[in-house]
Amino acid sequence: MKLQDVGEFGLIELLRAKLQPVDQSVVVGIGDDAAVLSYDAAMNVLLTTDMLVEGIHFREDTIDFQSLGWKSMAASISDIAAMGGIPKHAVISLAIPPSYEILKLEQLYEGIAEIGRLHHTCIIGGDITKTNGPLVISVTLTGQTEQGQALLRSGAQVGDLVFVTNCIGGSAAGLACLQSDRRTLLTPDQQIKLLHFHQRPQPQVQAGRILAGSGFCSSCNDISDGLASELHEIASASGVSIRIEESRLPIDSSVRNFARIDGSDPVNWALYGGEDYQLTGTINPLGYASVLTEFQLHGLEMSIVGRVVQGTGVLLERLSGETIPLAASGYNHFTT
Ligand SMILES: Nc1ncnc2c1ncn2[C@@H]1O[C@H](COP(=O)(O)OP(=O)(O)O)[C@@H](O)[C@H]1O
Ligand SMILES: Cc1ncc(C[n+]2csc(CCOP(=O)(O)OP(=O)(O)O)c2C)c(N)n1
Ligand SMILES: [Mg+2]
Ligand SMILES: [Mg+2]
Ligand SMILES: [Mg+2]
Repeated sequence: MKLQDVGEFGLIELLRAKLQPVDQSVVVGIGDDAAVLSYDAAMNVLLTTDMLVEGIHFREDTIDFQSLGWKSMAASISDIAAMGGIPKHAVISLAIPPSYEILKLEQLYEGIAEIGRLHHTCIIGGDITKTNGPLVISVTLTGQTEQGQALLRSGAQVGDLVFVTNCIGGSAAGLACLQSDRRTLLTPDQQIKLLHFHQRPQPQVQAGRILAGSGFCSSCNDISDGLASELHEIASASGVSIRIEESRLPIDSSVRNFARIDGSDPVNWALYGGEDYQLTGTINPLGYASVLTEFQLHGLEMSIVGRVVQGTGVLLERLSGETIPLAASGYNHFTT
């Protein structure tokens, strides 16, 4: 079956069939001119949008379509997590080359539904257009957080600790692994672990909720462009300087192992790779122990990688003890 046979409305029905029923917060979902939603008056509404473009964010040889659906939603859920929010309602727009196989789009929606189910996020509409260019996926997502509790980039204070959740550098390592002949030197389990980092990122909603609820998290950002770039955003929004230590960067042993095989620097992946969708930010030292305990109760990890100091910019203390300015580089659409 081709797109020409089912047409735009037939495709919408095929994709809709992959989604689960919505919850009672959706008064009107897919099928009218706009969705009608019901929000809690005690909460602030969050709104975020991100686009994924074939050739830029993915290629058919770097990701399968179900994982692509997962990752497209994960990127937006991660933005809500970085604000300390709960993801709620998504609209998904697709620009599709007319030759695209319907099966791939259905698999895309299976991945969207899979992560949506995990985070109780309802898909309530979208848009479809034909394009002469590559496949484009746009996800717009709402979320909610208690009034006044959203985590911002701008609150870091001198003396705060700088945290990173779980591990970083895995997505870049996974992409390098996919593109390297040397991946056969890894065990199948190690390969799967690295591919998972790249293809199935886990947005840190629970971590964001714990941080927002603690009252001690002074700033937060999700890691889409790389730790260096995200820390520069926090430093500049907060009017402070951040100092981190290379020895404290949480890098998984599978990432270090593949870096050795590949002749790459795992620290570069961690600092500049991006797409880890972990959280980084700052926390008042008084709240650190209690937040760490709550993280551990939920099977989450948090590393302290540095401190907020007076000044501007971001500094890196290398393993040698030398301290250097950390470049603001990372993934940048027009310079990468
Ligand atoms: N085309 C645009 N028009 C208006 N605002 C934009 C546009 N593109 C990005 N932004 C805004 O700029 C900020 C930084 O964007 P981005 O780096 O994509 O954030 P993130 O890494 O969290 O996805 C966000 O607040 C985003 O909403
Ligand atoms: C084929 C391929 N090449 C390169 C990358 C790496 N990559 C593409 S976009 C990107 C950064 C994240 O995307 P962006 O649109 O900047 O997300 P945002 O910061 O808006 O959340 C990275 C690391 C990839 N995922 N796939
Ligand atoms: Mg964005
Ligand atoms: Mg973000
Ligand atoms: Mg970006």
